[in-house]
Amino acid sequence: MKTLTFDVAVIGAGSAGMSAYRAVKAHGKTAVLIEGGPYGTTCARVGCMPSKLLIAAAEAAHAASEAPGFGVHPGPVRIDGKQVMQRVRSERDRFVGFVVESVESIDPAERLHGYARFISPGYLQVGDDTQVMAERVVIATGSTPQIPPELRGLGSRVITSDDIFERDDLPESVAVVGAGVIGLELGQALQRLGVRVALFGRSGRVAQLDDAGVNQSAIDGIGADLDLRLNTSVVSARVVGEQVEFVSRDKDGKERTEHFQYVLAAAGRTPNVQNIGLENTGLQLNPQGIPLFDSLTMQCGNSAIFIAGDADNDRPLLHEAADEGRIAGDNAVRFPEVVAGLRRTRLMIAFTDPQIAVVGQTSNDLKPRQFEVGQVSFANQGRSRVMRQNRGLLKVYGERGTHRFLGAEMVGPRAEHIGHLLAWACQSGMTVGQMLDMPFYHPVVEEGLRTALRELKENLLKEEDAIEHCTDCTPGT
Ligand SMILES: Cc1cc2nc3c(=O)[nH]c(=O)nc-3n(C[C@H](O)[C@H](O)[C@H](O)COP(=O)(O)OP(=O)(O)OC[C@H]3O[C@@H](n4cnc5c(N)ncnc54)[C@H](O)[C@@H]3O)c2cc1C
Ligand SMILES: NC(=O)c1ccc[n+]([C@@H]2O[C@H](COP(=O)([O-])OP(=O)(O)OC[C@H]3O[C@@H](n4cnc5c(N)ncnc54)[C@H](O)[C@@H]3O)[C@@H](O)[C@H]2O)c1
Repeated sequence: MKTLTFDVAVIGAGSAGMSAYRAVKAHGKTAVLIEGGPYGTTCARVGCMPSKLLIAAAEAAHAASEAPGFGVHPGPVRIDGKQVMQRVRSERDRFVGFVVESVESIDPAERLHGYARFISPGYLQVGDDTQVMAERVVIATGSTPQIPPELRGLGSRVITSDDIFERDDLPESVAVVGAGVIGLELGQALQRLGVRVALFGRSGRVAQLDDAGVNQSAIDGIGADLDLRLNTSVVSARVVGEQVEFVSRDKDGKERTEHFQYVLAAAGRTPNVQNIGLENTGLQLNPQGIPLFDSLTMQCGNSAIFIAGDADNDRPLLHEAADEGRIAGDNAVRFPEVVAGLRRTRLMIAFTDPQIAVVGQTSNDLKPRQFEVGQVSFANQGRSRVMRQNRGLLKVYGERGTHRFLGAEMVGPRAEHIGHLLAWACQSGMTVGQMLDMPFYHPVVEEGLRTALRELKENLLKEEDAIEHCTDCTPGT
């Protein structure tokens, strides 16, 4: 057994871990980056990038099928599944290659291959033959797709985002279980590429949207060409010959038996904190087994252990993993003098059609008397109609009294861009009035945003008149 000593040990060479490692090195300290699985990160290998490549192919197919609506007739669309998957993999490999290059540029003396687990707070076992002593440790172990118990007997007939991109060809049919972002993005893309898809969500919510109206608009928009079965549970699933016999039950209790080639489990991800010896750290854990941590410093309790990325299950997104990793690495060096790092305005985008964006605080985060709402439907929005993308709803939230812009939920065209605009306004602390003072070109989808902001401003002003004589909720409180 060899024992190696470093200032900081980082467990996991994903986006959070690499960012933590670089932050430690920027302070001139020694660090070790420990990886148990393949290099390349979840985002590049099996997450953000291959999923967006599959979606890009689906968008091309959909554009061709939509063209007749403009009087443009491209002829019958033929989808070559093997070619689609080949491009997904080769472009994916290119992205992964850049990440692997970056890992390989790290001094081999500071890279270890093997799974790490805590023996005690500053002491790790890596694989069978190495121990690492590091007073400060960053946990950046990511997460793993969850397979619901009712699907576990399906063997190779149940697939996840970890293996779908490795396929040579598109499947013939898939039952997607889970109406979160992964289920919606992959389910819609597969459907548009000619796969027979039915998507099962056990609740009536999609993509974790809070607002009932925006949620319904997402269901209507995405459900326009995707077979969405919400409020429907999986009763049983078993392999029969080359197919999965899939039994579901809808909200009225009606059972339905269907056959699919595969079941895609898109039922959430579990943080990789179960097998890393947290019981030997003395850290306090939450009911999911994740150490209690401060989301501004990433410090677990008062210890010299920090956590970042999907492992902490706070905001499991790429840019958040990178930010959290940087803060964790920086504070691991500064320990015990940790400082709050920059946490940006919340921004989530789903690359569905129509797209979904969630910015800042939403109705569930806010107290009822704290905010006003403005909204716009994209059904008759000029530019959206020009593009035949006139679907969706935007709700914007502003603070009573201060008129500060607080957040938004949107489903509709160009949400990936409007979401950024709104997140930047929110993080800058802009008021609704200041946002309306900004330029709006014509004709653009952002004119729809202006309509929603104007309504929000009116409501904020109306509310001010109404509360003139109210002593316990004066403006500014
Ligand atoms: C299909 C899909 C699509 C996505 N799309 C988007 C998107 O469009 N935009 C977006 O922002 N986010 C997206 N995400 C989320 C994003 O990919 C993740 O939030 C991000 O990759 C998390 O990074 P991480 O560093 O925490 O984890 P990872 O990149 O998974 O890194 C963790 C690493 O730790 C290693 N590890 C685990 N345990 C140990 C151990 N004991 N010892 C040593 N090493 C260990 C693992 O092997 C892994 O390499 C998507 C995710 C999926 C699955
Ligand atoms: N565009 C993006 O940014 C993007 C894309 C993909 C993934 N991601 C990240 O990956 C994370 C994981 O995505 P996800 O979609 O797997 O998780 P999720 O938690 O967002 O959604 C999982 C869904 O599955 C449902 N579910 C759970 N168990 C079920 C069961 N037994 N039967 C039926 N439904 C069940 C849940 O109710 C939930 O609606 C997301 O939270 C997101 O942060 C982001």
